[in-house]
Amino acid sequence: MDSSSSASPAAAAAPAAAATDRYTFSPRLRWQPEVEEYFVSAYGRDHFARISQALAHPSCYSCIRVNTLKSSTDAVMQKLLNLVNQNELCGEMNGLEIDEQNGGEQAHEGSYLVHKCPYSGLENVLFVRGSGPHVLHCAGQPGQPIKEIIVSRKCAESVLRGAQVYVPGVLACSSHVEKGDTVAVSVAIEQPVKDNGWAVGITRGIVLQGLQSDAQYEERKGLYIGQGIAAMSRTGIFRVLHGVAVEMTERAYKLPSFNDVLEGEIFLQNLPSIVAARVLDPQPGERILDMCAAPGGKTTAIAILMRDEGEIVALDRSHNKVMGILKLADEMGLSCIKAYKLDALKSVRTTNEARNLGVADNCSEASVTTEENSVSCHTATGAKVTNAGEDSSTTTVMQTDDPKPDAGRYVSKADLRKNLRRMRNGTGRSNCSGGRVEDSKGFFPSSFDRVLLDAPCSALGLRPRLFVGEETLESLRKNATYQRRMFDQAVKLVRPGGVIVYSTCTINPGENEGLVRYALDTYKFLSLGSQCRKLLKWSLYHMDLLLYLSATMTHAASTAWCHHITQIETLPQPCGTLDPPQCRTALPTIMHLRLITGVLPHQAAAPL
Ligand SMILES: C[S@@+](CC[C@H](N)C(=O)[O-])C[C@H]1O[C@@H](n2cnc3c(N)ncnc32)[C@H](O)[C@@H]1O
Repeated sequence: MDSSSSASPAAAAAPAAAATDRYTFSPRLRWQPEVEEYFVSAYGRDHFARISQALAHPSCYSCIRVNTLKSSTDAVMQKLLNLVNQNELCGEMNGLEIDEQNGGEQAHEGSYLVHKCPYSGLENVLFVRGSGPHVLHCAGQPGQPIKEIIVSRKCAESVLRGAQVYVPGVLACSSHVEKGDTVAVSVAIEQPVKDNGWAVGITRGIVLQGLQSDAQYEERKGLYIGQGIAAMSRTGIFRVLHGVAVEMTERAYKLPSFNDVLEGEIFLQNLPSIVAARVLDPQPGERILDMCAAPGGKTTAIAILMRDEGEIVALDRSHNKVMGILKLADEMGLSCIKAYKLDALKSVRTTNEARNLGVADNCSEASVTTEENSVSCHTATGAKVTNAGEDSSTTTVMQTDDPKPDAGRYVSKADLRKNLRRMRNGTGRSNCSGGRVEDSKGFFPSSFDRVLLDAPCSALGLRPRLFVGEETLESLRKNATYQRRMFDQAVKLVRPGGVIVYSTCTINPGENEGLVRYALDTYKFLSLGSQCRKLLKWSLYHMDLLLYLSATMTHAASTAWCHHITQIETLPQPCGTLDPPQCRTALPTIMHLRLITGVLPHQAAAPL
């Protein structure tokens, strides 16, 4: 495979001659026809075609947020440059193609690869440049078919972002693959099946012959993500539960891997997410609610903006994800974050009990302590989770003060299956299994100065995404309904004069502008607030292709009506329908709705 030729991201859209080759990466997203029509009517056919094309490719930049409480942007930049120069960041950055404008020689010094975000307000952001798509030329031994590995879609999406191929992601492999063999790596994408559904149609472990009779042979054309060296034999790959199966040597996209790099000092985060925290504009000493917080990217960004002074209540409904937030906060040395397990739909407390500080009666504060290379999560019940050493995710040990904690405990088949899955896949960074986190009973109205609602959504703005067929108009509608119910809670929890920021990572107008419409129609005391125009431009620029729309609300009585109002007012009526807006100028991949409240009705005062 020759990686010496590369194309610019823009070139990815062009039907290059190489796209006719089998070993290329030229994916096309397949939408449900009704969903495609809906987006086409929202964005226009050409624009949506470009969006769809871009979604299937990774961004050519990695964006890094520096933990300025632990280090400085300059110091981190220097460390990254050193790592680049020593090839520690990512061996595959070697031979990176640099466009002529910028001069290839700079790449070797790393100065072109790592650069500072040039905009005020985002001084703690660094960009690390990748490259692609690269043309792949795979060749086997003369007279022999190329040895191949097929990976799952999720695995491929990670590989496109710089990861290696791990055992659980491998679906199929050629016969006689031995450790050290060169293998071409392709991805199996769900295909339409008879009953209107989608299926991968590959049984894990099947043998590939390199023939047209192989599983998805035709469909995998144009879905080759690179080539690598098998780190174990075919037998090993399908016998063990975890570990690296293929070390990628050549990739369709070359992006640096930040695995275990400068832990606690940096956080890999998409620019719009960093902007979301900035738009919230948290101040030291304030009380902030992050309603859907895991894995904690925005929570930690907010904490750093507050210089770790004040309180951030971080909620998530998943126990393990809450453990992950605590672990991340500990890693970053942040103590103002209190994380609780709570369904955000029940976050408003309605009883007349003494004012709640967010801690359930039966639990005291959870603490996370780091001892050298180990992280321990303690809870009031005496449960302790210890993750020791590098392989912590698979060697989690749970201890408890109860001498016979599990005596007579029924373990369901579902639990057994879950544990097996965990053993196979590892727990992942945000998954700290075992231990207990605190539940919360919710919070009284007007408890927070600012609320971030980074809502669960259809995530149709996240890249790369190789399959979207599961989304239907019905599922998109359900998301919008769910988000509105959450928003209703957010409105009650923010204090008068406070701020709500709403964000998603989807291109679905029903979940973005539709929510804005709903907010303005339902809560007359809310209004769009001003927001730094520059922030929008920066995000637009760095999303590579996807445009970024941010709506900010301010108090109706304020003079600071912003330019977005007109745009918002062009939304269709009534709100809550999936009808696309007639007048659209931008594609939101993340939408921030910053609302500043007036006097809330539940405070029995007349709305302004
Ligand atoms: C978009 S992610 C949040 C990302 C996070 N804000 C960050 O920047 O790292 C949405 C999160 O909402 C959580 N979630 C979904 N439904 C929820 C609910 N009803 N209550 C609380 N959390 C919920 C999911 O577990 C998921 O972690």
